[in-house]
Amino acid sequence: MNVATSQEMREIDRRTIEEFGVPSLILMENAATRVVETLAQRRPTLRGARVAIVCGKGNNGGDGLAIARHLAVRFHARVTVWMIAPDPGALSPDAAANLEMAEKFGLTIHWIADGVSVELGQSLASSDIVIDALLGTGFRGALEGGGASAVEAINAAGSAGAYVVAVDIPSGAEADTGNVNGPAVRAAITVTFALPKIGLLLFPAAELAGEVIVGEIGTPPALLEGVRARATSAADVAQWIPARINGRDSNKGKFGHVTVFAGSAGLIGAAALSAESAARMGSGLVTLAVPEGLLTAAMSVANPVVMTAGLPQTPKQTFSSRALDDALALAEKGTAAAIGPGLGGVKDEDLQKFVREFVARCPVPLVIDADALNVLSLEPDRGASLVRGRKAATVLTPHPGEMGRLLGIETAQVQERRLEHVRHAAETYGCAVLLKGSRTLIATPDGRLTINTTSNPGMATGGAGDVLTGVIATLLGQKLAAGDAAAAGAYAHGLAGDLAVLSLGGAAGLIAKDIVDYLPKAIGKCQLESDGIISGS
Ligand SMILES: NC(=O)C1=CN([C@@H]2O[C@H](COP(=O)(O)OP(=O)(O)OC[C@H]3O[C@@H](n4cnc5c(N)ncnc54)[C@H](O)[C@@H]3O)[C@@H](O)[C@H]2O)[C@H](O)CC1
Ligand SMILES: [K+]
Repeated sequence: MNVATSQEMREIDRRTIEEFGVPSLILMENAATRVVETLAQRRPTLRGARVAIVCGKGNNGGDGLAIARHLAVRFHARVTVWMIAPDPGALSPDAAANLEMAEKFGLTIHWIADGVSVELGQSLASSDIVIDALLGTGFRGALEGGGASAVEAINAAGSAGAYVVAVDIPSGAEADTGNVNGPAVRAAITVTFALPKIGLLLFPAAELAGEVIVGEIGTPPALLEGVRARATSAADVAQWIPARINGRDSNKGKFGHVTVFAGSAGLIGAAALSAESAARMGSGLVTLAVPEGLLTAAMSVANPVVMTAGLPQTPKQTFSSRALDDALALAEKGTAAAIGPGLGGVKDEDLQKFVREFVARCPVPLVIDADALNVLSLEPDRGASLVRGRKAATVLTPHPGEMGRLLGIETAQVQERRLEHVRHAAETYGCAVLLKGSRTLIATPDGRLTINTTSNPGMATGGAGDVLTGVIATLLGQKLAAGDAAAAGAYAHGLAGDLAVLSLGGAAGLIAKDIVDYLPKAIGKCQLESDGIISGS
């Protein structure tokens, strides 16, 4: 599913209006109709209901005024409009046009420029339905003054039982970041137009939006295809994977062969988890390479389907640069590799040398994770040029701390502008970059962005990242493009975690191995959803 930034949406609207001749007032009318239809579906008692509509001075407020008119005309709703604006002169042209219509239809309209209004609070609290048409995609920053008190009144009414509907996006939330920097509306449902705005998929806005409905408003479909961001769907995953693993002439060789370079003393479990997850994700063959002194340990903890190899090690039992030739030869036998989980000892110069050389020369598609990322970020410029120089596809899978080190910034800075930083990293390192989080983001150097909507807080558990590494390596080894492998991998991994939590009946006790075990179910569910046999969650 495509998702839009506010700027892309403005541009799509402009082209709809100028190139396709659809007047902007028609778009607004369609937007209002979609909200009213949704309300009619969700609230069987809409006829005669008490509805308060809070409108701002921009086009979001214009939508609200059009909604007010339709509710009054078609459903005889008892509508009160609250304009949070100084006077009609402050309104956008389309909002002004709708104000004029609303006035001529005899609707009740109150004006509050700023400050707290007792009447507003009372009106909202005694309404069955409250419509938030205060601010839409034009909003940035934090709400203050009259807008902030209006939002507080809407939320108080919502807490008291009113059904709160947000128009396009909950007011106070930023459409491009999902950030909430001050008071923001908590809605039961959000009706957004043409395409979901990126912010609706990102936290905390995603949580405030409630159920998100996308209303078609007459935008030419071709214009909706031109946006840069998307959210992965089950159908995407099903489409990307089965062509490679469900062919009639299936054989082991077709499923790919992943080689995982991982593990150090005390961290052999990370290696075993990555390898097993590659097997569960459908890799035909999996080889786990560990420092040679840990080979026996690896063989005892790894799943028996996993082949193992021991490579020359440093005195601290991490890979030595002497392991390089063997490692490259092993990698070359497979269709994709992964390096990083549990490597340990990032300060060890011999390990650093191994990682740098391996990354530069590994001839097959490669996932770089965890300590391998930390080695690269010891000298970020050198790390970036090593990755950029690679001949085969690459996916980096940093968590926010690792991303900060890769870019030479603080973790908090990463989290404040996740979209921006993941895109920047993809450009800098010239490869697909997956930034982990409650909404994992994937960027590719061509500027495309994917938002992952599966996963749950139970997955914030040791080893979950190692599992993801094995999953993505499998998809790379089945010849998916780097961005698709990362997107499909994040989706399947998150869904496996969701299914595991459902099955366990709670999130707290989820362990990484559960994610591994639910991978087959997750992929199966994607296929069933894609075939229309079951509906999406
Ligand atoms: N295709 C579509 O999606 C359509 C959407 N429509 C609706 O139009 C709005 C966007 O309208 P716009 O006039 O651009 O912006 P807003 O209504 O969100 O108003 C912005 C308003 O707020 C001011 N502002 C910005 N930041 C702040 C702040 N921190 N504090 C206070 N005020 C702020 C800004 O200066 C503007 O005056 C979209 O969401 C849809 O609802 C169309 O109706 C149809 C097509
Ligand atoms: K709104």
